[in-house]
Amino acid sequence: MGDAAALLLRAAAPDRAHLVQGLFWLLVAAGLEALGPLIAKTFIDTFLLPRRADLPEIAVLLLGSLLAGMVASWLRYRQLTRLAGLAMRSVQRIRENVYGHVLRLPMSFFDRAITGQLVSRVTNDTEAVKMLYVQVLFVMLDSVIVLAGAMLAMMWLDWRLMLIVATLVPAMTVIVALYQRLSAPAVTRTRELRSELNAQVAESIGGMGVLQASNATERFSGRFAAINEAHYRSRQRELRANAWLLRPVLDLLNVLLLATVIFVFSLRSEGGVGMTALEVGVLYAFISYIARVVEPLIQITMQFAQLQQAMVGAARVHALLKEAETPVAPPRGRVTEGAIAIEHLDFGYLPGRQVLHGLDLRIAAGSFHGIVGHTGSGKSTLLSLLLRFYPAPAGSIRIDGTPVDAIGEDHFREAVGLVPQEPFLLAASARENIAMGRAMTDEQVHEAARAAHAHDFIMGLEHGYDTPLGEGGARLSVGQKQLIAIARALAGKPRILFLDEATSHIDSETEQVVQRALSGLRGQVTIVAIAHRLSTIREADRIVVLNHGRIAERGTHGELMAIEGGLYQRLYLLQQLEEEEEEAPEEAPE
Ligand SMILES: Nc1ncnc2c1ncn2[C@@H]1O[C@H](COP(=O)(O)OP(=O)(O)OP(=O)(O)O)[C@@H](O)[C@H]1O
Repeated sequence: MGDAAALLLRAAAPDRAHLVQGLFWLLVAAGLEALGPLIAKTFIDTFLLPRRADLPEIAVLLLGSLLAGMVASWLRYRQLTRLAGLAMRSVQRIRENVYGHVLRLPMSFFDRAITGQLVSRVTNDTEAVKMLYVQVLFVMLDSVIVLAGAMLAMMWLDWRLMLIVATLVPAMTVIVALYQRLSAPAVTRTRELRSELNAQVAESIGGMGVLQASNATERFSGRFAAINEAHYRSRQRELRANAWLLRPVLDLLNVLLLATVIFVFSLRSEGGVGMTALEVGVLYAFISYIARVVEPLIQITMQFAQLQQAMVGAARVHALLKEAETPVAPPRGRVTEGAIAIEHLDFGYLPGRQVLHGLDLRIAAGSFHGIVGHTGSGKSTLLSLLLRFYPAPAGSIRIDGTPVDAIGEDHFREAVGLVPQEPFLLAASARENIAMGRAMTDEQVHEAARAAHAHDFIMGLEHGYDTPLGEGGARLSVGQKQLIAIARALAGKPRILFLDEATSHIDSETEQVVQRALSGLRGQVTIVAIAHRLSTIREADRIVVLNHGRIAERGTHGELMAIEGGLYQRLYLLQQLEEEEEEAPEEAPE
């Protein structure tokens, strides 16, 4: 609750002055509205019962009542729409904050995060916060103000009777507390289940090919239906608490209260003092005020159901916002040449489970280094550290003499390019996919595409660089996607280019294109390529062989092949054998 309130207050802070103004005018409106029954009471007591027909005075009274009502309605309408506008602006800020925050979270967060659930937080949960603002808080606020106005007017008329009516407030508090206790677990569970639904949809769409190929669609439908059913049941539980507790109980209280007030009046008249003219007016005013008190109370309690949901949503958003962002390095050093020095690098993702053990490696500026090794030997981990996706121990990685964590973020990302294993393409044109939002001329985009040997095939597409590539680049072959990813990395004119198994999914012909592209960059850009396919890095200046997180061998292809029984030699021969088998399956013995 406190967290959610803090989140809302922070988001509303820039509009504080407007909010205070809005509240002031709402108070004025409530005051004017509270005048209605008072005017009616004056009319009954002064003119109706004594049968005084003072027309000008009556006209003034009626006109005053009409005017007060109209001004109050106008003020309320104006202020509520204005406050709703401010509320939506606050939610807009929250959503932008959450998205921006997610973009700055360290990669270790995404090891744990589930995409669909995360999307649910950025969209559904912030939507719930909007509900909190727009519907709940303002309806509640308005109701509280109207309630306070009516209470004050009643106190002025007859404070003892007012106290009877005021018993409604603690009664309502008890009901709401009971409701909260009963429904809170269901509300939290509903939101969790909703985010699970999102997660499953996102996951299934992402892996549709595998899902259909492994004939898992039925099973997935079944799983989805089970979560959906649980969601329905959880919602039912919420609604039941709502249906039983809120409105009916309050309606009952309303009737009881009216009966009590009328009973007290009858007691007074039976007590010898006949019901005076004054009391009839007061009775009328009280009956109107009771209706005015009950309605906001009903509104407030009804809103509690929504409030509950919104608070849970806000707490989830708040928890996400509390995740620590990647620390931003003070921009001290710069990448100038692109020389990398790794010294005594130890690293593990989890305490007590070391993945890299005391690596020492110098990569000269402009050189081409290949990194190979068995699955799980730590290649991707090394790359993640070089890319600052995870923090390396202080001083263990330096670029051009500067510790890697001391280089300013923007400069670092400009100077370092990455071609990932799975090319990530946007549902946009080839040009947009290469430029990635950077301000680039056509010539710069073409130049990068030429360097990546992607220009020719892009020109062959229907609309050249303007051809939409479909979601995830669905209209391209894997090799073509990879060439676009290389062009994108080169377009930033990096000093260092990292390739993470960029050739493992492409055919030999495209691989040769990639090899030519890499050769063309020799001497200009430092290249570090993890390669499963050894032919990609055959021409590298140096190949580093990792084994269980340690450097086992290093040297050129020729040098490593010369180590009899060496790890590289064995990997290479094994791969050659596999390739030969793949090329000649028909020669298999019958
Ligand atoms: N995000 C992570 N959290 C925890 N442990 C991890 C994480 N990523 C990798 N590991 C562990 O670190 C070790 C090295 O993994 P890494 O991915 O670096 O190997 P790799 O040589 O790149 O393997 P591959 O060729 O299969 O990609 C493995 O034991 C792996 O289980």
